[in-house]
Amino acid sequence: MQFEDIPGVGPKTAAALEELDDAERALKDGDVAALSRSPEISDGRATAVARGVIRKRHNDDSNFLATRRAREIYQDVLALLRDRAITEYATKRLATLYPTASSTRIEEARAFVTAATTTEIPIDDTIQETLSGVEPLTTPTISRIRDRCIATSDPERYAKADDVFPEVSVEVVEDTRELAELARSYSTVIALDERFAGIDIEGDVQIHPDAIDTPNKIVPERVLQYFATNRDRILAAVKVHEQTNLDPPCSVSKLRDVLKKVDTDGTVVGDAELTRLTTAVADLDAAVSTAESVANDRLREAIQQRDVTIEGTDFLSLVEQGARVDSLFGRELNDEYDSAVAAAREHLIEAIELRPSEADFAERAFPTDPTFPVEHESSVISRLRTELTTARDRKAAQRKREVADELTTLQQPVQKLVRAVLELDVERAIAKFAHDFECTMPTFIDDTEIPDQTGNTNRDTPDTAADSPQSEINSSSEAKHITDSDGSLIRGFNISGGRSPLLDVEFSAVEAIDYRVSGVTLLSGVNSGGKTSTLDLVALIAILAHMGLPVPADNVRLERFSELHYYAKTQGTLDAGAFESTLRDFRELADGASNRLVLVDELESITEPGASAKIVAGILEALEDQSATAVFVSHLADEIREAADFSVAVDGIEAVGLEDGELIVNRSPIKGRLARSTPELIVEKLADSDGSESQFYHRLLQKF
Ligand SMILES: Nc1ncnc2c1ncn2[C@@H]1O[C@H](COP(=O)(O)OP(=O)(O)OP(=O)(O)O)[C@@H](O)[C@H]1O
Repeated sequence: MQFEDIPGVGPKTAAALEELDDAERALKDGDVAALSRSPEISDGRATAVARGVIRKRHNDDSNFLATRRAREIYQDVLALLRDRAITEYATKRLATLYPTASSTRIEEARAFVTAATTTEIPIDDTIQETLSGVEPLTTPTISRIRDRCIATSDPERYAKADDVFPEVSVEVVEDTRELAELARSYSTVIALDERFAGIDIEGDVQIHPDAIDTPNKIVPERVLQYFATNRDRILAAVKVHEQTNLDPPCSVSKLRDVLKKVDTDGTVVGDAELTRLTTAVADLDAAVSTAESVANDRLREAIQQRDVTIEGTDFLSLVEQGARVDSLFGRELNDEYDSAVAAAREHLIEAIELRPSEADFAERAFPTDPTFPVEHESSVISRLRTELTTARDRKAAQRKREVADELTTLQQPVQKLVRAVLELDVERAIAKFAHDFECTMPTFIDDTEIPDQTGNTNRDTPDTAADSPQSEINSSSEAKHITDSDGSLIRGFNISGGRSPLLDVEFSAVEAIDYRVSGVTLLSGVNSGGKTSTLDLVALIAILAHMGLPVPADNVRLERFSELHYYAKTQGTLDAGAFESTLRDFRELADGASNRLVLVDELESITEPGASAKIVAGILEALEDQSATAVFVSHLADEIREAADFSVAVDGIEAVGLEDGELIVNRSPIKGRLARSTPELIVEKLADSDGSESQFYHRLLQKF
């Protein structure tokens, strides 16, 4: 893959990707965690790169989130999803889901999401703890290996080997003599050239022409260390597989058995012979010293129990010729000496479990000629130590290779196994989101159903807007976009039972909203009735739907929008400069992409009411001309309609009454209804009272 072909990837990021071990795989899988392992690539950058790959795959150059408020809602969506992820991997990976206008990308994401929400993934706490122990597998750095070197006479092979084996010394040798020299300095020399095969050199020289392709055979420490370092995460992933009935890519019991053979530091354990040799080397000095004590204790006891009669001649030779007492001791206690030394040898053999082939060292470990105290033959013990150490190292190397071979065959399946669990966490987060907010999959209006700017569709469906049963449809703007005989819209959105998880109340207390908009609409309503919350809900649903995700509603049907423009309410009147730049923003709306969704909250607050009504009317006209879907929240609906050159639809969030000074609100906007304001409701309530002053309130009511 040419990394620089990915949208948004420049030479610097491309170079950083080149350095990664499995960049292609990570890019393909959207594995942000693996991409951000490069010190040059931040989490945010990695997410952008992963999205770039998806965009490239779908030829997607859309810019769905066109305004700051739209991007904020998207961040809120991501936060809701991420809150439901357990692993850091899933947290990062979820950010690769983005809203888009590309139908193929939406379909791809929907297929993934459908699989996630229909598979039986436990979303309760049962696998939460185990999942938290799963992380992407890491490749540990191996410290320098000094007992081996790699040799070749070919400079090209040298360069390759030097690259593949950073932890081993790689040497160029001209001839057999230089190879022999290396064999004297290293325990093992791995020669890469066939030409050295069959040459008689002292030492361990192995010919491996394919060493570069089988690095784990030359440096088994790599795979051993890999499994040692990743053991806990692998075992946690295995447990998740078992708890969720995932199909593991390798035998789980075999994996567990092999893992038992590697210690946490990468050493091979669990081999009886290797354990014997390792213990024998470690305990040799102690065993020899105890064996000496065994012999000396016996002899001392024998001497103490013995009455020795010295004959005159012996005594004379001791006195006259300076003969040593040893000779006398040897003659007198020969048998006792033999049995004491035999006990010492036996102790040595037993203590360090010497094999019959090694027992000869024990035989020679103590002098055969009687002497007291008995002392071991240090040269023999030293040779025994060398022998045991060599055998131990050879056995360790052999076991390393054997276990490494077993682990090498498991390396790829284990990577798959762990990745499957990490992906499961991504799916689980989505499934949990869908469950927690009682989501359903939205339906997109088929592209062929969407009319062109004159209102004609590609379908052969009669325009029934005129006699639509939806009596509340009061505007030409909306009617133009509705052609289905059942009154269902073919532009815009239709939300039934939508509940926003972004509200400042518990989700269980959120009142469901039905709202349908096609064309350009004003949304009026009482103070705190939920107008802003409704816009937030529409934006949230549009974003989720265009991410391919389920939405928090009973039923949603919507157009595949090209962009979402959501403008939040401005805080107070703008100064001239800010006002001018806001107008420029809205001018861009006048000739942007078609079929956009535009949501605007109380634009009138940017300037004085009279002027803003005219400005809003002008913007609505431009949007109407483009067949955009737009909802403008406003308290100036009447003034705006008056200023507009077409019949603008008005919806209203109404208060159904006042209770203890609190408004009772019907949160679902009513189509074709200009909602009464809060003051109007209060005046109406006062006018209804029986008192004499009600006349005054009646007069006031006339003014509304
Ligand atoms: N669907 C709902 N279910 C439950 N509570 C809601 C719902 N919609 C809004 N609310 C509550 O009403 C409060 C006010 O909502 P919101 O700010 O959207 O009203 P508004 O009409 O935009 O107000 P204003 O006229 O001040 O702009 C919210 O903070 C929330 O507590």
